[in-house]
Amino acid sequence: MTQKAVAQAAGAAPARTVISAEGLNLVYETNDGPVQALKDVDLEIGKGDFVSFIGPSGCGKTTFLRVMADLETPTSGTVLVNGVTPEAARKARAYGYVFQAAGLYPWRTIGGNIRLPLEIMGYPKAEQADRVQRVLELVELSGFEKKYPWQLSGGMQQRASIARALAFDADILLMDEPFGALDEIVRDHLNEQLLALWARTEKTICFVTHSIPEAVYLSTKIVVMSPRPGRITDIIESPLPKERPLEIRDSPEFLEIAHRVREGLRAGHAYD
Ligand SMILES: Nc1ncnc2c1ncn2[C@@H]1O[C@H](COP(=O)(O)OP(=O)(O)OP(=O)(O)O)[C@@H](O)[C@H]1O
Repeated sequence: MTQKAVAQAAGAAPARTVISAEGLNLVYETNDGPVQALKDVDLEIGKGDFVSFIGPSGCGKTTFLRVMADLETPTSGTVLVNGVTPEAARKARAYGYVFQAAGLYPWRTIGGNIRLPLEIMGYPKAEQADRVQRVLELVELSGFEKKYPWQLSGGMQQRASIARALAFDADILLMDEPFGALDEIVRDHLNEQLLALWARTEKTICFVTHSIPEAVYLSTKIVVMSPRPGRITDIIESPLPKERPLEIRDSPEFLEIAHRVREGLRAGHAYD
């Protein structure tokens, strides 16, 4: 019985599928020959899921996110985002994308950075201002609109870049290791804030990370990947409640999931 059929048999309402990948392969042609970045990837992501992708460097996490965002074209297989191709989803502004580095323009204020994509899209001035205020509030940066990126800490800059991705109010947020460069205390705080934002907005989030605790703390679903070729080795549905204080990381349930993720990573690791 498939996972979906089990959920239905148990009487649970099936979540609407927001992203689905079937038989996805992506091969990069390089000077050293072909590199299979994704092999036979099948995945379903439901509305409101928080999905983490975890795996060693080179296992295709970023590539998968880029395929969803229509920044890479798969060699074979299908991907649907909101039921349409990634290209159609991109044109419909179905997602916001947060990169590894905050990537804010230093010559623009925080407000100016968040407003930029709205300006390009031709939103009326008043609506631009409204949206900037709203997303600044969501990431707890109200009052920092007129500051320049260099006047903010690394964590605040990353929050500003999340705000920029939220400005379109897309239902899907694609986040490529957004907190990787931050120290652990700041990261903990941002993890808490991101969970609160997710709970408030009910967005579907795809989140790339190298950190097992981060993946387990944040996710409803953890996708474990392994490299050469990049493939999914385990998909873990988290039994943790939606409400998650940081202390949950000491609970037996949390440690059990972390253990399963670690086992999955170990099984897929070549140690070369
Ligand atoms: N544009 C490209 N051209 C050629 N090869 C690429 C390209 N982008 C990625 N690759 C290769 O594809 C594989 C998957 O890369 P990808 O960046 O998706 O992995 P990742 O899991 O996100 O890694 P990391 O954790 O280091 O960010 C790697 O072997 C990488 O070298």
